[in-house]
Amino acid sequence: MTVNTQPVTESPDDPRAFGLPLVDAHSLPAELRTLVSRVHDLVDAVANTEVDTDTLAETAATVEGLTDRLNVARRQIGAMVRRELGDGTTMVGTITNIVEGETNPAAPQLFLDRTDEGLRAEVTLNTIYQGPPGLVHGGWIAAMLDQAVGSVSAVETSPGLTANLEIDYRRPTPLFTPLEITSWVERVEGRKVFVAGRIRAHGQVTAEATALMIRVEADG
Ligand SMILES: CCCCCCCC(=O)SCCNC(=O)CCNC(=O)[C@H](O)C(C)(C)COP(=O)(O)OP(=O)(O)OC[C@H]1O[C@@H](n2cnc3c(N)ncnc32)[C@H](O)[C@@H]1OP(=O)(O)O
Repeated sequence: MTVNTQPVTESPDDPRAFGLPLVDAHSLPAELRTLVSRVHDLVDAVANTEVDTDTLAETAATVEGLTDRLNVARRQIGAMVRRELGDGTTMVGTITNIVEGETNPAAPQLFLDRTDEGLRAEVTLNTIYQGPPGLVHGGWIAAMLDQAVGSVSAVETSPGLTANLEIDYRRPTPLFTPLEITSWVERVEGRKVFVAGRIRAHGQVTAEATALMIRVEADG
């Protein structure tokens, strides 16, 4: 299934205008959030385990059974979640978004919140996101910055798609270290939103991004 980027109603900021289901983040059951967190830990455990083969085989069978149990009821692709930001405004994203999706155990759960300048998040990454030894994978750095600049464009103007993204990797970005991610809008020209973002570790910039977002709704 692909998602049509053309709105079908006059309310382009509401994903229901695109025929996509929408849930409020606060309505997600605590049990689901707990499951997501447990499976996130499971992925890390699997990636790093050195247990014996009997234990591996037994665990694989158990996990297969759990997967079958969950697959009896699946969400529609493109299902959206609306979350409230610190200043009372809301932000909408796909619920399985690989960077911040509430229901995605593979996501680092990057929770961006509003600042005077734009958006800001703090996240600490484990070895699931490893590229070079002890360091964050460059593609994940790009993914987090893409999310940060895309989200700031959405909350400050309206939702769009990344047309162009440039990353400068200034210093290695370490695992197991609090990372500060910030993003802001530089200027808007009709449907074109020029945005920028930055990752800092220990106060030092490790990566910077500039991007062009194209708003998906008709201007005006
Ligand atoms: C809350 C949400 C957070 C989301 C965070 C994550 C964001 C993402 O990762 S989005 C996924 C990755 N991006 C994509 O898949 C997008 C794929 N590309 C496309 O669909 C299209 O190229 C799209 C929609 C970006 C633009 O297409 P279209 O709407 O036809 O616009 P188009 O007429 O080509 O271009 C509009 C303007 O942008 C310019 N432009 C388009 N692409 C580029 C580019 N790569 N570089 C520079 N300028 C560009 C054009 O020159 C044009 O400028 P002007 O109006 O001055 O003539």
